[in-house]
Amino acid sequence: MTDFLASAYPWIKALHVMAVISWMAGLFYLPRLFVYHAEREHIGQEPVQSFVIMEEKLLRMIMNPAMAVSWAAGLALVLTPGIVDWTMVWPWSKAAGVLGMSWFHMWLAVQRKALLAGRGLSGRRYRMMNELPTLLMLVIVLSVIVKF
Ligand code: HEM
Repeated sequence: MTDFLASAYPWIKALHVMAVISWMAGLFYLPRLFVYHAEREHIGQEPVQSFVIMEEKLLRMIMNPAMAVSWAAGLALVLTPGIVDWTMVWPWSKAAGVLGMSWFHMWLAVQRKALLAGRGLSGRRYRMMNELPTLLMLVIVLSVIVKF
């Protein structure tokens, strides 16, 4: 198994980066949709239904599978011999960033349902939360590239 992981390393890493790009695209875009959705809802404009469909498709068809593949390929990289040195700081800061990113994904899923039920937050709150994935991305990418 470890032999297979070692020989497949560049392919698994390529899959990981592709999945992460798709996941991040959704993590950046879905809260923007929530901002516009929440602001339209307050003025009672009609096109809210299109937001509902876009939000559901983005979460179910892109973000959920992309998160699953990011995790599966990421864990395969963790198990690859010689890749992660747990005595260093970077694997821990990366893990913290990734757990934060996964929490944010779950929070977005809960907010999608809240908006659907008319219990969503204000556009301003969604705008503020939109900064979180940017900060987490900074921590994750610096961890995995600089490897402090
Ligand atoms: C979902 C859970 C995740 C796990 C378990 C995980 C784990 C890993 C591991 C072990 C590596 C290999 C490091 C190496 O080859 O030296 C890696 C590479 C990488 N990860 Fe993740 N990762 C996860 C999520 C993410 C996320 C969310 C991002 C981006 C925001 C990300 C960005 C990257 C990048 C850019 C690389 C390639 C770095 C290089 O060139 O070596 N990962 N990941």
